[in-house]
Amino acid sequence: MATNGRPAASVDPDVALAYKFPEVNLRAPCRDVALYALGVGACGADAVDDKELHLVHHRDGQRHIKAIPTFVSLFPNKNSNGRGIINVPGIHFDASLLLHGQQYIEIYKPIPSCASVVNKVKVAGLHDKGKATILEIETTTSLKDSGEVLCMNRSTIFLRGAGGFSDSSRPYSYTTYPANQISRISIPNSTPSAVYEDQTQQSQALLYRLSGDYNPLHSDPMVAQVAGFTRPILHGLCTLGFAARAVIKSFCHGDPAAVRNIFGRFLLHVYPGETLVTEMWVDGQRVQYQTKAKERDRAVLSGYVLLKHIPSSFVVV
Ligand SMILES: CCC/C=C/C(=O)SCCNC(=O)CCNC(=O)[C@H](O)C(C)(C)COP(=O)([O-])OP(=O)([O-])OC[C@H]1O[C@@H](n2cnc3c(N)ncnc32)[C@H](O)[C@@H]1OP(=O)([O-])[O-]
Repeated sequence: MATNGRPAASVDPDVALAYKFPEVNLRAPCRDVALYALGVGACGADAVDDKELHLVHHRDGQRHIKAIPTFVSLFPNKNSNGRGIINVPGIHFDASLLLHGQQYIEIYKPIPSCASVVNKVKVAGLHDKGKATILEIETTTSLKDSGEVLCMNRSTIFLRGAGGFSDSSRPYSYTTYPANQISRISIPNSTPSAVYEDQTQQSQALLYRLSGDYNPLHSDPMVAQVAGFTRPILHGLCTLGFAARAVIKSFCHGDPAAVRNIFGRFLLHVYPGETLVTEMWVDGQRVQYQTKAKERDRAVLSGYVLLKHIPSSFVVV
């Protein structure tokens, strides 16, 4: 049944948690790696940027384009055989109200620029927040030939209007991972170790969607309005890619292989064309960051990137 013209939402946790996702095979050709890099702004300000050209172009002697680590965040797009990451029996919601809440990525092996991979998928979390349901989907991706585990993505989906399925005095909450694995980010009051500013293009979401997320929220003005926005908004994972690039340029001399884990919480939508300012603070091996939409002076994303090592010039002794 529909309410106010919107599809009715319902959540049955037992059905959702019992669901066994099919394994998904996918191929990621080299072209996808370069297209993704352009979609998250690589070389957007300088077509010969020496810290980024290797992300989109085979230089002399370089056999492969190097993948930005957040490239692996595309792998879950193919879950449910292309019917979307959030296609889970027992969870019915108004798709126009869905927002991406968080993304957590662990990278275990160097990311090949061309690969055949296999996704194993499970529900890693389900929470009743009253006004919303939060669904966490974990996708573990292995190389098809060797079976080696390459990476894990945990995607947190915020389903507005789909909460209230449990007793409000004891709201339902389920997770399969340790509570301390994703820590809340408290942004330091101190001066950032580095600040990186980047201009998104008006066409940024139209370019990014070619990497495989065709949700019309990011391209269709009518769909965006129904969802409560004045115009199409940027994919959360596109903003995360901009933040990851800021860290890699500022702390890794442009080497994307230096990244182990990435976490981001999407705090506010971004409109294509806005300027993203990423402030970064070194905390041990972690770089904490906060990205702001400069024109609105609002934080849109915060999180951290765990690096293999921090350049000595940034180590506090
Ligand atoms: C996946 C493929 C589709 C992709 C689509 C996109 O890219 S869309 C574009 C990209 N995405 C966007 O543009 C989304 C940008 N973000 C937003 O618009 C808002 O942050 C919001 C609507 C997600 C939540 O705002 P609000 O005012 O309604 O929330 P509140 O402060 O009242 O908290 C209620 C509860 O929820 C918790 N919680 C809160 N936030 C998050 C979160 N992000 N994440 C997880 N959890 C979150 C919070 O801790 C609290 O729980 P507690 O502590 O009580 O147990």
